Amino acid sequence: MSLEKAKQVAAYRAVDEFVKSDCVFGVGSGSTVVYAVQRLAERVETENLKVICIPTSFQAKQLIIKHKLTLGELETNPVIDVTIDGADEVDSNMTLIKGGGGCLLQEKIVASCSKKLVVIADYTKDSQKLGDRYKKGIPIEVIPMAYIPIKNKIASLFGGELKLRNAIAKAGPVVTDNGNFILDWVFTNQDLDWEKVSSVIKMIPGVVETGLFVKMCQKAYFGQAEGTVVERFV
Ligand SMILES: O=C(CO)[C@H](O)[C@H](O)COP(=O)(O)O
Repeated sequence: MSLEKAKQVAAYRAVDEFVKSDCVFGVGSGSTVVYAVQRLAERVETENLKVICIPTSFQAKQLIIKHKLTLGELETNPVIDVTIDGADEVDSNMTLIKGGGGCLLQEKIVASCSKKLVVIADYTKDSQKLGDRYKKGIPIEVIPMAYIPIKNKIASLFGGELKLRNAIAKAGPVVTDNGNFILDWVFTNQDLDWEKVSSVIKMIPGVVETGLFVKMCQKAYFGQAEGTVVERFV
């Protein structure tokens, strides 16, 4: 079974277990979420569910529009019942690395407004300690003018290496949906207190958000190679 199938089974299971009629639903970003929105659209059609969808990125908004789902926003729906989102890595404490797709800021805002954050992922994202599986580092969204001082400060505080994320089909850096840059922090110490680290990094002027999601996620679904789904919860 392919990795895509593993993403799909996790996404379908999460949507089937968490989405109910008359709910406000946070739509995460990334390739696994595509399957969640597909499943949601099927259920809205067949079961006539009433669901308002709050996007976490430009991509999520486009998915909502494409599937003719009801688009909402935090101004009118500041409380979300459940958000289903992908992750780059989930450790044994349910601490997440997010932002591999560059959408961490809006993802964290929407997650923080959600009664529940549910992660959907394939088996390659399931790890004991952050850094065991995901080697690209922790994404940190920063104001462009400050990227060099921020890079130097994080390296001197916690070690490791920070790389400005470069675009693929554009010369120069990735620019986020919010007009910022992303530094990917390849850390060397896997035993850091991630809650503390995230707060310290956020205090550096120019840092907008970190891709560390600590004590935010209640449940994770990992699609397996053979088509089953492993669940983890707190
Ligand atoms: O955090 C994210 C985007 O900012 C994604 O949820 C994360 O990168 C996982 O994506 P995928 O489902 O494509 O593996």
